[in-house]
Amino acid sequence: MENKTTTDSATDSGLSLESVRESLISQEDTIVFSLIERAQFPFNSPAYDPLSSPALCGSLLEYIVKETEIIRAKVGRYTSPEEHPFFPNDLPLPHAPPHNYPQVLHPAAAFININDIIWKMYFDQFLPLFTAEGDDGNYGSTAECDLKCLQALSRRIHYGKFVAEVKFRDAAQDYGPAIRAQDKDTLMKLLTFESVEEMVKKRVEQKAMVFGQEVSLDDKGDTGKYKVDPSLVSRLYGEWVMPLTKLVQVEYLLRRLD
Ligand SMILES: C=C(O[C@@H]1C=C(C(=O)O)C=C[C@H]1O)C(=O)O
Repeated sequence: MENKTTTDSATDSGLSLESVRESLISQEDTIVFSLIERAQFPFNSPAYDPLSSPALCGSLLEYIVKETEIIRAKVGRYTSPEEHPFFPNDLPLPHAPPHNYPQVLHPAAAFININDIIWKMYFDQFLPLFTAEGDDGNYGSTAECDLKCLQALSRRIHYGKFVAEVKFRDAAQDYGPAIRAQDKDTLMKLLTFESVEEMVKKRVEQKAMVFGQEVSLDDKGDTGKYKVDPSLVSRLYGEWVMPLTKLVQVEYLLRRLD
């Protein structure tokens, strides 16, 4: 049974694989600049230690993220299908009237949130790689930068829902049997475009070089120094961002015919 979402061609809704890929390219800039901002501070481990104050549960980082998400929930940020909270439980309802976003995705999309995976990836694996060891006491600014990185990564990775919807609409006859069989491996093969992934890795590495290069006023030109190691940005996409984007696509497609 076709689901409640219209199955018109992607172009009828103005959505196409080209347009969603253009959005992903644009989001690369946000991610690279957020990493550059975070890299200005050392790791600053006290920002992640449990706070001593009983009134503030968790770490300073968790406190800033939770309180920020409460305000954002009140103004309706999470009614957008592109935004996902890291602490979704107990968020207040929007005070503002909800914006009528076009219903592009299948309703099941609302139940896909992998921010717990993104959080662990970012803090346990990636953050120690691209920040210098040390403590400069700027814990609040550090946490604010982390939040910007988390939010940009979450938006990019969950954009996989829109990519999956377009791919399904463009080739329902190919995806349908694998969805009905709940065949994750076949879905992963169908939605993977390795040539595109290679271009993404090269482009984000280039952006990290251009956006993050250390500028020197002498005539030596490119200093060869960067605020964030460009090869690390490429690795971030290759090892985490793109695989997690594909995970979101598979999770979405598995529910697409519900
Ligand atoms: C996002 C897409 O799906 C997959 C994931 C990609 C990514 O995360 O950048 C790129 C190509 C595909 O393997 C796409 O086809 O554009």
